Order: sequence, then C-alpha cells, then structure tokens
Amino acid sequence: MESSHIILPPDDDEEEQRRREEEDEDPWARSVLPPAAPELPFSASCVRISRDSYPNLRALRNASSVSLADAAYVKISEGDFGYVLDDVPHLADYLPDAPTYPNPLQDHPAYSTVRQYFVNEDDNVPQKVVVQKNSRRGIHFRCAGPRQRVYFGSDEVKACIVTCGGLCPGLNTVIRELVCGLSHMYNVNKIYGIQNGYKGFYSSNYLTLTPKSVNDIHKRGGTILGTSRGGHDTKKIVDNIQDRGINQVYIIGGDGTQKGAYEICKEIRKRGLKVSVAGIPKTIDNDIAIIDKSFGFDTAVEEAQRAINSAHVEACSAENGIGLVKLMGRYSGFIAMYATLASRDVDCCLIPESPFYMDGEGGLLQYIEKRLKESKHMVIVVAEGAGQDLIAKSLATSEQQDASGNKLLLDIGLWLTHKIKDYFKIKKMEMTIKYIDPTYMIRAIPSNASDNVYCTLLSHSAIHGAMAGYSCTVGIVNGRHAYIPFYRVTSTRNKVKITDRMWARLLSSTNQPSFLSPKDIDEAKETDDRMANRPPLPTGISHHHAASSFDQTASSSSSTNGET
Ligand SMILES: Nc1ncnc2c1ncn2[C@@H]1O[C@H](COP(=O)(O)OP(=O)(O)OP(=O)(O)O)[C@@H](O)[C@H]1O
Ligand SMILES: O=P(O)(O)OC[C@H]1O[C@](O)(CO)[C@@H](O)[C@@H]1O
Ligand SMILES: [Mg+2]
Repeated sequence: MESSHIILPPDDDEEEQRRREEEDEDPWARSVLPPAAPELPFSASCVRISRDSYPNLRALRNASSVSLADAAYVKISEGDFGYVLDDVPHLADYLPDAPTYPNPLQDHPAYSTVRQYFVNEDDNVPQKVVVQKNSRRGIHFRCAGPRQRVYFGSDEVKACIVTCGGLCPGLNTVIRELVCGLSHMYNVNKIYGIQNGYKGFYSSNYLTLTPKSVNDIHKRGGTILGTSRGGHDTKKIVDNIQDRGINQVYIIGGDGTQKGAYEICKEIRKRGLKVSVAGIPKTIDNDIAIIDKSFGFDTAVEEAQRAINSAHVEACSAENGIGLVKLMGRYSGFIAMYATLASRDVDCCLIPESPFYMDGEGGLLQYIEKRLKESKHMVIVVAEGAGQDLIAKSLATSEQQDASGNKLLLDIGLWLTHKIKDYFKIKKMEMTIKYIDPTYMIRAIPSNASDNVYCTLLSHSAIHGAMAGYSCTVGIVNGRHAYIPFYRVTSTRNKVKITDRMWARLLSSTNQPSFLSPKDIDEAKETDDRMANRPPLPTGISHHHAASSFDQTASSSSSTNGET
C-alpha cells in the first residue's frame, strides 16, 4: 500500500513572505522536510508537494478554514481507497534522535496481564462510520492509548496541568485522573498545577499535586486550580515552561483553550523543546468539533431536568402558567435540545441555530397563546444564545466582549418574559410567568458517574499520548478514543443541525412550530452542503481525496448530533 506524508509547499508570494517574517513564524515548519513520522501506519514516505503540483493552494486555503501557518504543521498520509490519516505532531518530527524507553506499563501488575494492551501502530479511527459500497475510506485519526515505547523516562517527566475558560462538571475529575494516572501508571512524581488559567503560567506560583492531595476532589464542582478567560501570552507561557523545565503540559478547556494549546505547541516546536502538549476538550455547551461529546455534558443535561421540573410544577399550579427556563449554550443549543428531549414536559425549545420570530401569524407569541388555550400551562426552554438578533434589534445596545473576546450575551430569558407579559396584557388574558435561570447551577456541580468514567478515559488517553511524544487534543470519535490535531477541533464549531433528524424529533416531541421560513430552510440546507463539500484542508492537494473525505464533516456521526 502506498502512502505519503505531505508537507505543504512554501508560498512564494512576496507579501505573504513579508508577513511571515514580521510575525516571526517558525521557518523550520516551512522549509525543512521532517523525517518520516515514527509510527505511520504503513510503509510511508514523505512527499513534498511542489507549488506547481497544487497551483490552487491559496484558493484551497481560502475555501477551508485552515491557514497556511496551520497547514505547515499538518501531517497527512494517504492510502488506498481514499484513506487519509490526519496525523498529530510528534516530538520525533523535529527531534529525530530523541531516545525512547520501554513503556513501564508492561511491568505494571494491573496492566501487564492485559492481552494486546499496547495500541497497534496501524490502528486508526475513521471519522465516517456510515459508508456506502463505493465510499472512499475518508479521514482517520490515530487511535489513542499506550505505546510500546515512550519518549520520556519516568524520572525525567515534569508535568503541569491547567484549566481555562468556564466551569464544567468533571474538571476536578480530570485533574485527579491526570495526577493519579501519571503517578500510578508511569511512576511520575513531579506534577504541578497552574493556577487560574493561562495567565497562571507567568503570574502565580505552581502548586505541587500528588495522588493524596487530589484524592477527593472529584466529589467537588469547579476546578481546584482555578480558571480564567483572557491572559494567553504564548511567549511568556512557553518561557515559563522552559525556565521551569516542564516537559508535559496538560491543558483542559474549550475551543478558545485548544486554540491557545495549539499556539503553545507551535512555539515549543519553534524553540525545539522536548515538550508534549495534551489538550483535553472541555465545554458544557458541547460545541467542540469532531468529538462525539464533551465531558460534563450529560451531567449538565441531567441537572437541567431539575429546573425544567420546577418550571413545570409552577406552570401547572397557576392559571395559564408559563415556566421559562434558560440553559447554557452560547452558539450551540445541545443542552437545551437534550434537556427538552429528556424531560417531555417542554412545549417549546429555542436554540441559537434555529431562528424564530415573536409577532404575527406563526410567531412565538401566537403559539404560546394557542398552547395556553389548549392546556392552560406551558414550559419553554431557551438556550442563552437564542434570539440574540431579536434582542439586539429591540434594545440597540453596543456589543460587549469577555476577556477572551467572546461576545457577551444579552439575557434572552428576561427579554422573553417582558415580551410575553406585554402581549397578554394587551390581549387582556390572565397569565403567570416564572422565569428560572439555572445556568451556573448546571455547570458548578460535580460530574455524574458516567461522566466520571469518561473523564478517567480521556485523562488516560492524554497521558499515554504525551508519554509517547504526541501533541494533540484527545477525544472520542465514533465511540473510540483518538488523537486529533489541534487545528481540527478549533477550525469549526459543533452545532445542532436543524436539518438533521434529531431536531425533527424535538419538534415532533414538543409539537412546536419550526418558526422557519422556506428561505431559512434553504439557507440551512445550503450551509450543510457547503460544509459537506468543503475540501479537507491541505488534503485538497489531491482533489479526488479532498472531495470524498470532506463530505463527512457534515455527516460525521457523533453521539449528540448523529443520525440514528
Ligand atoms: N485564538 C486564541 N489563541 C490563543 N489563546 C486563546 C485563543 N482564544 C482563546 N484563548 C485563550 O484560551 C483561554 C480560554 O478561552 P475562552 O475564554 O474562550 O474559553 P474556552 O476555552 O473556549 O471555554 P468555554 O467553553 O468556557 O468558552 C483564555 O485564556 C483565552 O485567552
Ligand atoms: O460567565 P462565564 O463564566 O464567562 O461563562 C459563560 C459562558 O460559558 C459557557 O458555559 C461555556 O463554557 C457558555 O455557555 C456561557 O455563555
Ligand atoms: Mg469557548
């Protein structure tokens, strides 16, 4: 089987070159062909694609969301039948002579009895599992798990852990499992906690973490390390990593955090440091691309039931009672959708992905009136990011951002409450509305049992990957743990597809109107088509592979968005 490890050609556009020089980008990444990755799944060769062989590089870059700077770090191998391995960076890419050691797990009393404990180097996880007879095999990610040989001796490891972004159930479990996993599986005893997010790398003391000090933390919500938004200064962070001799960095956080982890990873490589960076994706909103589901999501959906139940009780106990619950979900309405589907008491669910309107025929207010007349009560669940365009139009406020540059949202729950009250006042129809905002309550709790197990597996994948010399994000793809390139999880956002069966199921369960005009539906379908046809980053270097493998971006099955 033929395979090639593709490095993108230097872009000889003068303007681009000047920009790169100004930004002090890693010259190595563009000008030197790295040695063959140590663990390519089959006999592989590195191939430099000349600019002539792909004249449309700039167009491709524009069409995909991968910048040229990112493309320089992309490792693509191609095989038969449209097989594409989207591999992750490895220490040996730039430190070819780094020594390796036998994995200490082979002598571990608990693990040594496991048959086939080490991951076969040929094992990869397909992004697309639903195939047709003539489908191309498409994109694959490297299987997570322990390798026969590791790139760090146990005594040599100096690991650190940081949590960034908003809270999420399970953060403490991941911290605990990283510390215990490193210690118990790999005999590592130098583990540090960075306090209060990225800025803690350069502005706070590091905490010493031991299995004893983290033993009970999974029973608490939040993060014992503290977290923050903003404060990502790549150079200062890497200076500190270098000064303190840290060689494994475990970074827990959402899409912003993973972007930061990627910047750190690139800076480390630019300086030629022997440091692995492992990203553990965290987001209560479940908006991280590629992975099936993020940890803490199930816990959040479960906790949201308590708020929905209260809203239902309040609504049922009043004449024309309305219970309105706001749940988190800045750009993605997964929590609202799943909490609604699980509850069965909800009459209307509003999410950012599905536009709605208030007034007139078929609008939300008319639907509420109809529902109250039919059943005398009603429960509405709204994701915090829903209807932001409507509020902005009616309140004319200026846009504000948090320290990380995320847009600060206006309170859709409060706005809807006023609008609904005003409507029924004019109609002279008696009603009561109770607005419940449990948003912080659903993310400040400890993770439930299944999320706890999930956190353990993610942490172990991260540890095995870092020990083996990889730098990447870990996550479940189609139920299998995989190592995913940073750029993959940060270049798009996971969103509820309103053209999928899951959203149709929700509409049929609540019996709400879709509020969509034919134009909205066409636009949603167009977006799906665009996503499906978008060429896969630099893989487009070979067009037939590109066309085939990217059709799974839209159809990749994920347990929260997949079709069943
Ligand atoms: N493009 C980026 N490059 C480097 N660092 C970034 C980038 N975007 C965000 N960060 C940093 O990542 C950290 C977390 O980002 P952010 O506040 O957006 O939360 P998040 O990781 O997306 O999690 P959440 O799910 O809570 O939104 C911040 O310290 C921020 O400075
Ligand atoms: O108020 P904070 O801490 O910035 O977090 C709010 C945001 O964090 C999230 O929970 C994502 O982590 C969003 O749903 C929400 O908009
Ligand atoms: Mg985010």
